[in-house]
Amino acid sequence: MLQANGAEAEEEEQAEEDCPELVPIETKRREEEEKPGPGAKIPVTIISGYLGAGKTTLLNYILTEQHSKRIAVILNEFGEGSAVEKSLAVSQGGELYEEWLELGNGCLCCSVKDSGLRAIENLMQKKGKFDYILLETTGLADPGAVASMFWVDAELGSDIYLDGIVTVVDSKYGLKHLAEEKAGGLINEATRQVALADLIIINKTDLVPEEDLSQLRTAIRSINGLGKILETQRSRVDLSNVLDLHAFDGLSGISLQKKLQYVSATQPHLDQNIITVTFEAPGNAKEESLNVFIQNLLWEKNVRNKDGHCMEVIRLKGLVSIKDRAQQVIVQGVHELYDLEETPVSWDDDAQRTNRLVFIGKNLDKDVLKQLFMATVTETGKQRTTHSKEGQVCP
Ligand SMILES: Nc1nc2c(ncn2[C@@H]2O[C@H](COP(=O)(O)OP(=O)(O)OP(=O)(O)O)[C@@H](O)[C@H]2O)c(=O)[nH]1
Ligand SMILES: [Zn+2]
Repeated sequence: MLQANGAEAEEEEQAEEDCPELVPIETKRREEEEKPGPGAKIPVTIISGYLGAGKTTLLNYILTEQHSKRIAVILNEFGEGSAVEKSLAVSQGGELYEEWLELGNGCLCCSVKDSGLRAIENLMQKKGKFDYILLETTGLADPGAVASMFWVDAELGSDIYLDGIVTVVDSKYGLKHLAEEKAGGLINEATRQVALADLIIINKTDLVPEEDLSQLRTAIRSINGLGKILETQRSRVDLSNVLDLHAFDGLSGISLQKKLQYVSATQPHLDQNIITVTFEAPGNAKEESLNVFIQNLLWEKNVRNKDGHCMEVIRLKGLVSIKDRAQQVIVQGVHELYDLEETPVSWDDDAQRTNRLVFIGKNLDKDVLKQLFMATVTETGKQRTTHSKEGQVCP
């Protein structure tokens, strides 16, 4: 919780007064031309990446590049002291308007959620003055935790939607960060960030020879067989690769269908044992059974690989066929959260319906997953519906 004392409240008021007028005349005209409907949702792109990888450089680049968007930025940086100043800027056509928001100190693991939410709630009070949000997480953040808050907060969910997760990787230190071992065999931060990314930007390519770059590329691909990988200097990237990805909604159904056909299953690398697994399976799933399948993996975490190790899914994506539904359904999962959403794409009447699923995570075994999924779809296998965690949950 953020504790607002008198002084802070005053400062806030002051900041409010000092705040420059955010909507210049040209923008008003533009607003009148293409006013978004009252229910129009604002996309949020999460920019993650290890300390110093080039996240802020990417933000600044996006803000100064030519685009037709009014972008609001939330920086969620580590800082000194108990109250960290974080900036919020609204940019229009390359001009930068800035004001400062005081947020609770971001201990990432525990309070980033609150402070992040608070920042966005504050921002949403200025609704209508921007049409895109970029959120830079701190270098050690798990973007999954940040992504989750857009899903769990229904009120926020009616205003904004998660468009995509972009992870910036440092060419020089990326491999080292990815290989870092954590106590208790936990997945390190850099690997999580790569695993969850819809776009991975390998930045600072000026600092390393091609050979190193190629090693890093291989390591990244071994973790995430789904995300797009780009290489940059100073995070200069074509913005169409960063914005409006629709990586988490039904709109991505069409592109996902194509994309899933080219997803590469990957081999473990760097001992982190995080890989991408993908399979196809024919048939129609009962929605209930599909939920049980997903919940066993993401909630109960009681699905083991052949060596008896529990599977840990970080990211799940897929197109599935649900019984008696004409439309393809997209499955999206991040850590423990998931949802099923109908896409605008219909199944072919005559053709066999094929489910396609992609999992990114630890200790994954394609055969085991596919078997379990098939059992779900055909309902020949035993479904585990108990919620007993004893002796089954992985640490
Ligand atoms: N050589 C080189 N330096 C870069 C490049 N991109 C960014 N930098 C520098 O790397 C440093 C870190 O960049 P930032 O954009 O602040 O990185 P960040 O990920 O936001 O860092 P934190 O927020 O501290 O985690 C800055 O000094 C940048 O100028 C690049 O392509 N090549
Ligand atoms: Zn930064």
